[in-house]
Formats: sequence, structure tokens, C-alpha cells
Amino acid sequence: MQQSNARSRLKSKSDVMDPPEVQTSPGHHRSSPSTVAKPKSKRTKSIIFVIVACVTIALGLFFVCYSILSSRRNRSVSLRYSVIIDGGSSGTRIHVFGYRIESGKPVFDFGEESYGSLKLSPGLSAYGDNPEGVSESVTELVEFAKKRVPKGKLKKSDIRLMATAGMRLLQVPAQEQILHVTRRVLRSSGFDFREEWASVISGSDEGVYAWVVANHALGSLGGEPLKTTGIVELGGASAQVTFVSSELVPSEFSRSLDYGNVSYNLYTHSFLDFGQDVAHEKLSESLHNLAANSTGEGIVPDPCTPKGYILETNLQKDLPGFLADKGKFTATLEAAGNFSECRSAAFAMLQEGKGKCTYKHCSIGSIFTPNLQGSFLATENFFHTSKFFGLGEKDWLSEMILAGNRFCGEDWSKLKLKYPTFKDENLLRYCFSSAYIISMLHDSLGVALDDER
Ligand SMILES: Nc1nc2c(ncn2[C@@H]2O[C@H](COP(=O)(O)OP(=O)(O)OP(=O)(O)O)[C@@H](O)[C@H]2O)c(=O)[nH]1
Ligand SMILES: [Ca+2]
Repeated sequence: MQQSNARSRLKSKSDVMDPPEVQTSPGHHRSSPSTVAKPKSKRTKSIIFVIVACVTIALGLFFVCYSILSSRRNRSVSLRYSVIIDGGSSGTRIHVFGYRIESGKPVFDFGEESYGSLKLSPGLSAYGDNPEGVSESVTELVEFAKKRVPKGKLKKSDIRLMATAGMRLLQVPAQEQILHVTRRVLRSSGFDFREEWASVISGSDEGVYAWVVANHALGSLGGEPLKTTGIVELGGASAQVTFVSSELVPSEFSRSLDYGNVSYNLYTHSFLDFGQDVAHEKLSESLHNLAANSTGEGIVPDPCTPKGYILETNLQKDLPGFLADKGKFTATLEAAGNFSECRSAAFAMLQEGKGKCTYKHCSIGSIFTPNLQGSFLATENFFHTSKFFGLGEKDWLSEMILAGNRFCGEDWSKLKLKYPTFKDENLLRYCFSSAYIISMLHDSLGVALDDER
């Protein structure tokens, strides 16, 4: 009752005086007419409060934006750049690294603004017959890098090209011609470049670099040697094994590396021709020769190609670029996908030359490898094939066997329906790859199928 009287009282005095409708719940007593004054001062107070709040928020936002922008500007001001071109057999990749020096060490972050990479196929080794052709590919990579490095920093940013197994497989004159063209492009790129910074690196350098990168990324570089992580890397034309071994390592496989005040005695070896693509081509060639020399109807089963795939007219097209042009296939193979037979054929290939082993034990061919100790990362093709089959870390090897059995035993037409987006040449690799991975890691290097490492 009181409320309504007060309201009607106010009403009678003057509409002007009407305060904004303040909804009060029943039992709330509206206070005396001074409320007329009060709502106004109250209103003023709330307006002032809102203004102060807005100004505070605006200042706060300005401060946050300023500090983000200035830290980003500082970061870009303090960023240095290095450019590396990885000349692999299956493709050439350029990596642009932005990094800062903190307490004397490079600190990389792989965020959008400070790391970028681009891969072009085919690799440098595909230009063996046409070295001049490589300039277009290298120029495109350099242009990509120049877009990522501030103009004023080009001269202070080094650019290096390191070619690996694909180039090692070429004759030296062809290698030199390709490097000559590559150096010419890099010399005029505007980056900091020296002639010797474009080269074909040795297999042991390739293995050591992979080991350093992995342990830098894992934070174990600089720590105890036996707590570092080994690397098994399955490239297109070569495979590398590098790790700290407590076994005595013959000098031809031994590399010592000092980092900070720790020195690491590494075993490292690059198995040339045992990269996945070259090994697959070698197996196909040996099956073809078997067929060509057989007295029967000359058809030999190929256990590493799923049944139903027509090899005769396709084999030439499906080899990796730098191999297909060799024109040495008159296919008389019959696709007869069978994982265990493919695995035994791959194993036989990995054991070729074992008779010439002069060490206490040889794992692949006549090459010494100590027993693998400590934990390992399996990279490149190990990763690509594992990802294709969707394998997790748990029971990785035994899961790979199951996946390989399924894939090799599947009919080609069904695989094409299951993987409609895959090109034949890419889909064809997974039967051999799964079998090759098992025959390399388990059958040859002795990694147990249930090895948790
Ligand atoms: N399945 C699959 N394989 C890939 C993919 N990308 C690259 N590869 C294969 O992975 C292997 C390559 O690893 P890379 O490091 O590119 O090998 P590479 O450096 O060209 O060869 P190397 O000169 O021996 O080091 C080659 O056999 C490629 O065919 C991919 O996306 N999927
Ligand atoms: Ca590689």
C-alpha cells in the first residue's frame, strides 16, 4: 500500500519528477521523497561508475594490445633466420627457421610467423640428365623463403643445401653439374651463401644430424649419453641408424660429438640403397629377372603387390620418378599380395652379402650394428606407413604385422574403393612398406615385437 501511495504522490506532484521505474519486490519500502533526489544522485553515481569502468576497461585493453604488439614487434626485431634445403631422393624441401639467441643458444619456435617449409618433387637426383632443369625448382624454393624473411635480414640469413641418398646414387659428374646450377641460384638469392654450403652430405652426417635434431627437440641433448634417444630413419633411397652405444664400435661406424661439456660416442650408419623406394624397386627388379630367366610361362608372383593389380602395363609408371625412366622393366610379374611372403622376400634382400660380414655380428648385409639399446624414434617412412594404417604407439610392431597382412591380402579393386583419393603409385607402396618395416626392425635389427621402447 505504501508503495502505491508514494508512487501516486509522486505522480500528483509532477510527471517530470517521475523517477525511472524501479521494480522493487513486495515488502520493500520505498524511502521518503528524498528518494526523488536520491534516484537522480544515484543515477549520476551509476553513470559515473559506468564511465569509470569503461575508461578502465579501455585502458586495460589498450595496454594488453600494446604489450602484445610490442612483444611481437620485439620478437620479430630480435628474430634471426636460417634457411636449410633438404635435397632428398623423393623431393627437395626448404625450411625457413626464425630463432632468437637466448643465453648464447638458438631458441626456435615453430609458430606460424617463425617457421615455414615447402616441398617440391621430384628430388634433385631426377635432373641427372638435365642439370639445368634444377634451377627452376631451386628458384621456386628460394622465392618461398624470401617471402618469409624480412628484406633487411636477407644478407645476414644463411642458406644451405644438403643433398642425401638420391644424389649419392648418381655418378659424381652428374652430382657436380646439379650442384653447380644449384650454387648459381643460391649465390644470387640475396641470402648469405658460400659455395661449400651446397653439398652432398655423407650418410653418417645425415644420421648424426637426425640424432641431434631429435635429442634437441626431446630436450635430452646435453644430458647423459645413455639417456638420449636413438634414431632409425627410413628415407626413400637410404636408411640411417644412429644411437649412443656402450658397445665398442669400429671406427668406420663411430662418430663422437661434443655438445656443451658432454661428449657422445655415437654408432651411425647410412644403408645406401636400403631406403624404401629403392628397396622396393630392387625387389621388383629381382622378381622380374627371376621371371625372365624361368623356363616356365615366365609369370612370377609378386607378393608385395595386392592381387588384381595389373602389373604388366603399369609397372613402369609406378616407380618413383628418378627410377621409372630407366626403362629396364618388361613386366612379367603377377600381383599375388601376401604379407609373409613379401616379408621373407624383403628379409632376403636385407641379408644379401651377409657372408662377407667381417664383424662379430652384422644386422643388414655385411654391416655391423650393435644391439639397439635405449629408446628410439622411427622416422620418415616408418611414420608415413604407421600414419596410413592409423597405428598408435602401443604394440606398434605387432599391429603393423596385422595391418600389413590385411592390406597385402586385400583385393586391389577393394583397396581402390576403400582409398579413392590415393594415386595408384602411392597406394601400391603400403604392402611392401609394412613388410619391409618388420623385416628391417624386427627380423634384421632385432627389435622385439612387444618392445615397449
Ligand atoms: N606414404 C607416404 N610416404 C611419403 C610421404 N611423403 C614422403 N613419403 C615417402 O617417405 C620417404 C621419404 O622420406 P624423405 O625424407 O622425403 O626421403 P628422402 O629424403 O626423399 O630420401 P632420402 O634421400 O633417402 O633421405 C620416401 O620414400 C617418400 O616416398 C607421404 O605423405 N606418404
Ligand atoms: Ca631424407
